[in-house]
Amino acid sequence: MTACIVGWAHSRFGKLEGETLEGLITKVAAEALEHAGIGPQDVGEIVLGHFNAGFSPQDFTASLVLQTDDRLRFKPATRVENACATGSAAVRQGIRAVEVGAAKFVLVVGAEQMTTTPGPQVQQNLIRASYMPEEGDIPAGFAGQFGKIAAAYFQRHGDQSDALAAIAAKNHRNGVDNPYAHMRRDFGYEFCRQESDKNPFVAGPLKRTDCSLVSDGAAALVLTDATTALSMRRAVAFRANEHVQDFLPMSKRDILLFEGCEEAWTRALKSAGVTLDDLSFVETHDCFTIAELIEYEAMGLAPRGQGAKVALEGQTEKGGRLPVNPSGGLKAKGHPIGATGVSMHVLTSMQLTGEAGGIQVKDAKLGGIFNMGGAAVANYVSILDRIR
Ligand SMILES: CC(=O)SCCNC(=O)CCNC(=O)[C@H](O)C(C)(C)COP(=O)(O)OP(=O)(O)OC[C@H]1O[C@@H](n2cnc3c(N)ncnc32)[C@H](O)[C@@H]1OP(=O)(O)O
Repeated sequence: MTACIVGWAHSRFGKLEGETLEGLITKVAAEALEHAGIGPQDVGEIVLGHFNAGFSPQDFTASLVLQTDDRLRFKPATRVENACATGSAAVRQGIRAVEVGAAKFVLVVGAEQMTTTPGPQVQQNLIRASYMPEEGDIPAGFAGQFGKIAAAYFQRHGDQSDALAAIAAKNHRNGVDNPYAHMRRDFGYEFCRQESDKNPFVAGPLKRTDCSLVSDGAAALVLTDATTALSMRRAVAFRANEHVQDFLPMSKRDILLFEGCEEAWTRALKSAGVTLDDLSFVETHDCFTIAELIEYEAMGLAPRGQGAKVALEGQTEKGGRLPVNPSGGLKAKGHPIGATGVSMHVLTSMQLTGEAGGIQVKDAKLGGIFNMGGAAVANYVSILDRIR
């Protein structure tokens, strides 16, 4: 049974002063139900993606979704977590509930509140999603981890600073037109390329503009089966949804290959019966610019070691061969961990239904999504197709 997205909601991402985790969750949940044209009583299952790891004193958060409306009381609700791919883990859990016929309508919510946590503690919380015995002491948290990956990539394939700056500049430029984005500033290539007081090195060869943002935010969507979806206002179908989990320690893998990402894309394209060239755009996990560069290679846009060419030739710009991160990506849109994967599915659905406003990719027909937890540990690929 094919699962479909039939409604959604997205909060603004950023430093949301005066907002609470509970407020974010209940707001997007209510808006997604309204967008789908169903009531709380129609929901058969609830899945919440929430990473936490110390960002909120409140754990055990699935029941917070019930506070959206009294009619959600007694509905099955579960929180799922898979590091920075937590949102896609929640989406996949929801798809499963639809596929086995456990629920006609599933409400999937992703949320995180990160900016109330002081800087050094943010890094300590995030690094818990790495292999602690070997990687827990890396300075600068996940930026440190990806800084090591970038340095190793530079050693194997040469200095990639130009390509990383091109990726950062592209995503910041795209983010300007996204009303949900945390940062809507077009920094330009030169600013991203040059070290400066405003753009210092953070870890290894990665500067501040090579890093995703620390954000608050939430997104939600409603899933149902294809038959029901065809009778609703809008329907975006999962042509494919794949999950590939890899070993946690980086030492057990060639970390420059992102093999889990490659495997997830291979499986998804095969199961959808399409090639990369059939996709209109991709939302990919640019937690750091080096990740987007390696993902170009893992998804098959460039041979190994040649991802830079894709960036420098503008192939992934909005009007290019395959637009990547038209939303601005994690780089400009922001990265509230539990919300990110859900947000990617929401924004892709908006693109396919022509509801993406300023970030609309012209004639978008088929959208790809790659959401990643850790350094290519949790790998989720979805291929979405509008059917109504
Ligand atoms: C698999 C995964 O997904 S792992 C990814 C998990 N997420 C992360 O690791 C988050 C990575 N990012 C970060 O940790 C932080 O954004 C950092 C370390 C890069 C920067 O943080 P800080 O140095 O504390 O910056 P601070 O918050 O003080 O802001 C200073 C300025 O830089 C800007 N800024 C902060 N972060 C960024 C960023 N990532 N990109 C661009 N500008 C930024 C701020 O807006 C501010 O600008 P202003 O002076 O004009 O007001």
